[in-house]
Amino acid sequence: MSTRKHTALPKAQILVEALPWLTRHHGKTVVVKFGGNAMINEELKAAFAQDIVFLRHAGLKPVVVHGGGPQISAQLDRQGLVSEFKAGLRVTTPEAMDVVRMVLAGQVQRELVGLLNRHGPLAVGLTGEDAHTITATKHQPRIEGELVDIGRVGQITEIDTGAIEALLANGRIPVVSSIARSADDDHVYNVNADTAAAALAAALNAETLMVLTDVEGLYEDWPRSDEVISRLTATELEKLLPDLASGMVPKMEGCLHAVRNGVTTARVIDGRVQHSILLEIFTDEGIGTMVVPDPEELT
Ligand SMILES: Nc1ncnc2c1ncn2[C@@H]1O[C@H](COP(=O)(O)OP(=O)(O)O)[C@@H](O)[C@H]1O
Ligand SMILES: CC(=O)N[C@@H](CCC(=O)OP(=O)(O)O)C(=O)O
Repeated sequence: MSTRKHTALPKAQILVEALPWLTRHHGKTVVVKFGGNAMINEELKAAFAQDIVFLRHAGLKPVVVHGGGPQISAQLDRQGLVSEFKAGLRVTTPEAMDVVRMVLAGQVQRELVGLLNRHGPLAVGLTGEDAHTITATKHQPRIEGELVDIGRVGQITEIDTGAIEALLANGRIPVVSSIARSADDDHVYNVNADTAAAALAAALNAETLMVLTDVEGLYEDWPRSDEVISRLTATELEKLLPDLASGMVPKMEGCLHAVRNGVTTARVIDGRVQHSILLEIFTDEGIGTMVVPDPEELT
């Protein structure tokens, strides 16, 4: 009996330590972006689902936005279609758009919904097309000053949070694929999942945007060093943006957009670490990079 008591004590301590965080985050919306590169094995995906369900049962309102870049590339390859990125975005022909939609909405989203729903009837999948959640126009980035055509890639113009808010009010966990519709409903657009997550976090007035990826956070002098920047303000981040490389650009631009539009913290964390979401939300030991608004934006 005494041994049993003794071994159970640390568990109780862990729960009690989480109490201030449980109080702080109760009722708050957290948008979590799960990237294709962090979905590397079954254990990690299952642990991700456990963390999200835990947040929901702890009284938070998690919204999942997922990527699937590597999965899309693999499918394009299988179908003999070329996979090319310009300005960090996939050049998306109409044929490639069919593949993007099939992989994101038909495979990756279904898998995440399935994993979450092992814990109860919680997750509901949707894409930005549903209930006009994400509307976009054609995005034409500039490369060396020239506008380039990268096909069906969307730039978000409007977010309608109605469907997501109704699901949250109903106790569900929305799982959103980063596909948008055009305002005239004539076609669909491929949107980078980091960008979609950040836009949703801002529109939902989320407390936190959490971006899971396959590195520890934002490295200070990548690829020369792997020193993680643990905390930076919006202005500090803005100064770093021009020097950032490919994959980090939409993540950090997204974090900046989020904290400049009402989100209290935007974090980039290592999705390869099991239960990284719980570590980040319920403990002192923030494990990745945290972006906060400038001090004057808080007043
Ligand atoms: N400053 C930086 N710090 C960390 N990673 C960086 C940085 N600049 C570029 N990267 C690259 O960005 C990648 C993450 O982006 P990406 O491959 O798009 O991931 P995801 O699929 O999770 O969205 C990292 O694996 C790394 O190679
Ligand atoms: C326009 C654009 O590049 N869209 C991305 C959408 C998926 C995504 O962003 O997935 P990750 O988060 O896993 O990178 C793509 O086609 O790969």
